[in-house]
Amino acid sequence: MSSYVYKTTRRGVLLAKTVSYQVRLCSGNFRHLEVLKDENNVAIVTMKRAPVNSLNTELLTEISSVLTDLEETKCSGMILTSFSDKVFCSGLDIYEIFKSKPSAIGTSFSTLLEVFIKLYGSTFPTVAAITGHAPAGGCVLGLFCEYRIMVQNFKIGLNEDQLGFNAPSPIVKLMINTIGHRNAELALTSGRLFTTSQALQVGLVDEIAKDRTEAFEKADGFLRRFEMIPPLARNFTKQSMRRALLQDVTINREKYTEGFVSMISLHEVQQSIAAYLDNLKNKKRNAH
Ligand SMILES: CC/C=C\C/C=C\C/C=C\CC/C=C/CC(=O)SCCNC(=O)CCNC(=O)[C@H](O)C(C)(C)COP(=O)(O)OP(=O)(O)OC[C@H]1O[C@@H](n2cnc3c(N)ncnc32)[C@H](O)[C@@H]1OP(=O)(O)O
Repeated sequence: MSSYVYKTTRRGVLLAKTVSYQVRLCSGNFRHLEVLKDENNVAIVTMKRAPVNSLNTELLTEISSVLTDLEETKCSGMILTSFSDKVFCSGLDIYEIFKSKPSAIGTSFSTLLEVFIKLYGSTFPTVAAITGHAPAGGCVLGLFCEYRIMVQNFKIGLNEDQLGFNAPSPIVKLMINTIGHRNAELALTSGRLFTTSQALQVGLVDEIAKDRTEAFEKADGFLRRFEMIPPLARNFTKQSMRRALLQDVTINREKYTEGFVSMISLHEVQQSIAAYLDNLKNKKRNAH
């Protein structure tokens, strides 16, 4: 069933090794992910698409396939993280949605929705160890998890409006569910990126960590909370709280995909993305 190998070890050791990166613990068929499992069947899924973990269809497909495997192997918890100490995930791969054929944009977005359905609706507890910046789709990926621990002094938020397009309605609902209507409206309309401490204040993240090691310790602490809770009861409660959004996205996946593709393909939006990319390049040039 699994096409890749999990390294089994004590969780403490596993976390320590993962944090220090002295040892490569897992081999497998993934290009952009590393998946480790400990003896308690907790998985650490590390995105490693350098330089900034931008979400192209390939990375999204790999995440989706890991999630299927974790369900099938009755995983007892998952920590989602990044190889980088600077960027958790930079959002959708802008180059993949810029000037691409509508079918390619549609595939990418539809795969993101597939990841949402599997991650947001997973039977096992999920926590994001956000070790760096998490703009746009990076924030979205964190929001799909149940709990977010973020390393200090980075930025997180839904800045889609800055790129010239709006966040689709399920994302708006997810943001409202997380930080409340007022905060969500103010944040989304301005495409606001929050610092780690601002994010904690509004509830966009649940805990702050001083570094990667502490983020992992806290993530582990979150998962340990459920050791004494019957998984079936926990899962029923989780599903009942998430059902409305899950059903909406499952039923309307095609409609949301078509809407996203039409919006991204608009000439004005492509112009905004081009300007945004120029800005990004200028920022980099000026920094050197
Ligand atoms: C309930 C929900 C249900 C259903 C809905 C489901 C889905 C939701 C649908 C939609 C919502 C999600 C949509 C999201 C849209 C997006 O995500 S668009 C992407 C937006 N991303 C950004 O705005 C981030 C842009 N990047 C940055 O700000 C910085 O790069 C970053 C802070 C991440 C890192 O800064 P730094 O370390 O200084 O690195 P550089 O800026 O120098 O970048 C390094 C190279 O990486 C390239 N790059 C950066 N970001 C991206 C990206 N997103 N895609 C592709 N490439 C990227 C950058 O160009 C540099 O490349 P170079 O070295 O110049 O070749």
